[in-house]
Amino acid sequence: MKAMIDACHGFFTLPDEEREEFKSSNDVLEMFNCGTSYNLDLDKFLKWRDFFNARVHPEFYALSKPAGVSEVSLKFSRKTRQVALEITSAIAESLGLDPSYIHHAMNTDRGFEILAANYNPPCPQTESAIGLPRHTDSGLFTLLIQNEMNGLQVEHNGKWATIDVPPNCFFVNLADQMDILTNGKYKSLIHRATLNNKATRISVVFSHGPSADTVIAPAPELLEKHGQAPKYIGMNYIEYMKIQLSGKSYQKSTLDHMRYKHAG
Ligand SMILES: O=C(O)CCC(=O)C(=O)O
Ligand SMILES: [Fe+2]
Repeated sequence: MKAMIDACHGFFTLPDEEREEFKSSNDVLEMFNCGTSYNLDLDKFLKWRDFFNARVHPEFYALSKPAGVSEVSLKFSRKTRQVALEITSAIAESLGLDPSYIHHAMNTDRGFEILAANYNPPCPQTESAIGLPRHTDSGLFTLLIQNEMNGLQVEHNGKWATIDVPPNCFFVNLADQMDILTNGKYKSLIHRATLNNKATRISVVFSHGPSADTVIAPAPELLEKHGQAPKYIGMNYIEYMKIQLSGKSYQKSTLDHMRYKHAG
């Protein structure tokens, strides 16, 4: 984990013109991208953040600078994927389903996985800027690690709670597709990243998702078992990510677009 954070630090401290090489369009299927904003076209207030992201599964892409970043990203992504697959089985079991249920339903053998990193230098005006505004993640869940600086906050009972993520630990953040699949039982977490004025914060996130072509809808087995009506319409994962990136759901959850009107 430390090697991954160090590699990210190396990337973010490269000269601007070297990082520019990895800049690409804001398209879901780009192999990688980097920049200084959350939604390049839609940002309305001061964001104090550099980022990069790379698709690491089913095909593996990585930044090629600085030296070693690609190897570290590959090792980190492989190992983190194993953890994600085990968590996926455990969630299925916790719902009374076969441990392989979610793997099959979400085609995780071809799961769409992204490795991303956020870099927030110390900020002189922490009240008027943000690392990342309020959002939910789009996959099944996200695994997050960080350097020694806290900054992640989750919305709980209408208030922001700061999350302490100790070194060498993953914070597991449930995301939209798990909410849809479980018909709201495993709720997608609303979160944001705040800034500090003392030291640089680096977070690395691994988004574990269904395959790009999977249509995700509430699991029929769960609806039947609990006698529930589906709360969400079904949608193909790539379409979902496009809505998320398009900014239609800016500062809101893309999930709201998927909710049946009758559903609570
Ligand atoms: O930096 C953080 O703690 C949050 C990052 C995050 O939410 C994201 O990249 O989606
Ligand atoms: Fe997030």
